Amino acid sequence: MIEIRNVTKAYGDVVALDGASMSVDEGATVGLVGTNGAGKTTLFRLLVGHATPDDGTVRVAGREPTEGPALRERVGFVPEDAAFDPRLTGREVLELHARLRGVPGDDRAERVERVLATVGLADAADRRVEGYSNGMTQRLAVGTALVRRPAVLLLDEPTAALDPRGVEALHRVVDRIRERTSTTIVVSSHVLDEVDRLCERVVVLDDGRVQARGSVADLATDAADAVEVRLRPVDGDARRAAHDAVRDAIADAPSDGAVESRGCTLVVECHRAVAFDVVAAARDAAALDGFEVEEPGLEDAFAAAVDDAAMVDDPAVATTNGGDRA
Ligand SMILES: Nc1ncnc2c1ncn2[C@@H]1O[C@H](COP(=O)(O)OP(=O)(O)OP(=O)(O)O)[C@@H](O)[C@H]1O
Repeated sequence: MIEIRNVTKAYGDVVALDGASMSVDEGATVGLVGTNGAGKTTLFRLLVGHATPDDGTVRVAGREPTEGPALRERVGFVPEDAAFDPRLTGREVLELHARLRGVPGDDRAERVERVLATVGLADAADRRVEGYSNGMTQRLAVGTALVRRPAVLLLDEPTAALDPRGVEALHRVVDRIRERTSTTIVVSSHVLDEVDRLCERVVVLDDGRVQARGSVADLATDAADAVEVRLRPVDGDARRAAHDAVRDAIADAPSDGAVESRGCTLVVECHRAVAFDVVAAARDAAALDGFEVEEPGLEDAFAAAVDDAAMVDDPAVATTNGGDRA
């Protein structure tokens, strides 16, 4: 449904996308995760035909960004900060969008009614938008995208401005869309917990490049296996001795590890299976004031994915950087 190959996009000197590639199967719900400036919005602008790539190819539901309006017939884009004429009711907003999108008059009322139910606004349909909460406005925005029955729905940071109740209500809307339609959904977010709640798969974008992809469960499993060991050698000599010993201890570990000095502390990122060996090696080699072992959560898994460009096999979300499809 979505095929992006080796795409670059720059704004003057700023490279927003730098050889990104990914593909998404029909009906999948995929999280697009990235720090500020990672390139998420730029990617969405290409997917909805508001911009064209400088290089590489983008195909969405069989269309390309150069086809602008024809592409937008198939793609619904919900921006982070949608706003509507406050004097209209929710129903009037949806009817207007249905008319603008060419939904035939006979179908319009029923289509709008269904969408109101899907976005949880049936009871508020005849209230003016000026009285809507942020969460209701956001759900109405999703509704405006749904009236045209898009093949692909793009949600750009859909809960960024919402309180916890608004977040949960929006999440239920996404659940209903998944249950009732075969729409392919891409949700951009800073928050891995949200991606975990909504999506079975995730693409991690950083510096305009796809750094990791796979199931949220795989990323979480990676996180569960990773620990951070903090060693406090008694002095500089001890720190150097411990550093060398620890480096040797993690050299044969089942996954990559790293040793870093932070002030007087040695910080070791490693697989949990070698945490004991790391501490033992450091204590054999040097005097320590103490040590701690910490297990990172999902957010750290995301950060680790960005740092390490870790790749996880997943057939439904195939991504590469500047190379062939995985
Ligand atoms: N119109 C523009 N002109 C110049 N630079 C831009 C423009 N739009 C985006 N950029 C830059 O391109 C890079 C990617 O921006 P983009 O908005 O795609 O990232 P993002 O992941 O959506 O970030 P955020 O989460 O902050 O919205 C950033 O360095 C940004 O400053």
